[in-house]
Amino acid sequence: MAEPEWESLEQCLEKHLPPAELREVKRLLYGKETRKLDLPSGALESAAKGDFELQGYAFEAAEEQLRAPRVVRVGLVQNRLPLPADTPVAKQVSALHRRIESIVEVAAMCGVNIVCFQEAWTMPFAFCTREKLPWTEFAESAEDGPTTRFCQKLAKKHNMVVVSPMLERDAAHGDVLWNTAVVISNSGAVLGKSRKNHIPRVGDFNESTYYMEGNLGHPVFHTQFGSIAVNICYGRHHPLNWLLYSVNGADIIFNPSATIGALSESMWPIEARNAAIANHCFTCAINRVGKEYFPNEFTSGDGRKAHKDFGYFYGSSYVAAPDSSRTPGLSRTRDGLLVAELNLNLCRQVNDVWNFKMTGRYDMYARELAEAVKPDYRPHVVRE
Ligand SMILES: NC(=O)NCCC(=O)O
Repeated sequence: MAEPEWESLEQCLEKHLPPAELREVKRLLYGKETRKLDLPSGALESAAKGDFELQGYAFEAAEEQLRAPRVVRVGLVQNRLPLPADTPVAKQVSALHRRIESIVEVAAMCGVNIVCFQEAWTMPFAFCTREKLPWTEFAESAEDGPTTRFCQKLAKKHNMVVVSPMLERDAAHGDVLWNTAVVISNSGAVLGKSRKNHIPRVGDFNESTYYMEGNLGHPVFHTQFGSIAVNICYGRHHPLNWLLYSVNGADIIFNPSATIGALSESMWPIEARNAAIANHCFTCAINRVGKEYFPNEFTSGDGRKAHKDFGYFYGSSYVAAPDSSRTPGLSRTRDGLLVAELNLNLCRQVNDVWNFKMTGRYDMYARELAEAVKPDYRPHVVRE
């Protein structure tokens, strides 16, 4: 059932499992239990009034003698389109700005230090259509477009780092498009940008019609609240992509996404969680919600009939920690804000126990991969 009838895995487990078994199932599916955050009543009221889900959890770390706890609150925002996809472009962007502004107000009440929105948050996920206008009109300058200026105001007002994944129009390089995340410091300054390194060619995700693979490598942004990186959507299927953000020192890797139930839902709970474990860092997986309908039919090249919708975006945003614990997901059906309190000291603590950075054979992998990508490479296979 890849559609919205089913609210969430968590709700289903709570409903059907006796408490003792539920505890064991959760131990395996979610790791060590995260503490529920006591969020301000004003924030809960505002979320209820604004018709979005608000949940909060904390990951604990052991006390250290020499380092103070490095506690940071992240906010993950998932949302549906407030207006139909065929509404004029400027109206849609403005409605999304207003929606996000109200959710970020609540994030501020909850003490969020770093907020991240979903992939291409200012627009419908129209790449399935392969049409250019009007969808390319949603593209903006990453440095000083209206959405970046809007996020700069939010960042300054709330003393919050803002990660804003959007469709970038790069005027300095021939007006080309990129799938980009802009990182804005809590001072309001644009710290920089990260581009989507892996572009899907699967199902209706026809994004390669619009933009190429990112050319900025794996930047890590040093913020007042920790070192962060952005691995955009389809990059989560690539373990080496996660690894390189971690090699550059990311404590937290955000994964703003747009993906649908029929395609990826069974992979969703595993991939970001595994990346947190493998790289001794926190990961934040964010997905959009709902169904988006487009004016013209499109085909998927799979023999199915032409259709006007992409499928169901199943939300389920969550945060995973290096010790294999994770928060429950937000629902599959509603807009939501997930607040997670992270003690970043946990990253090094788990590193010291499991030693993946020490035992990883990066030099050997680098040598063998350098050979494997050569045109005359012969796979190392031993035969009788
Ligand atoms: N937005 C995007 O890259 N989606 C591709 C499908 C997936 O990665 O689940």
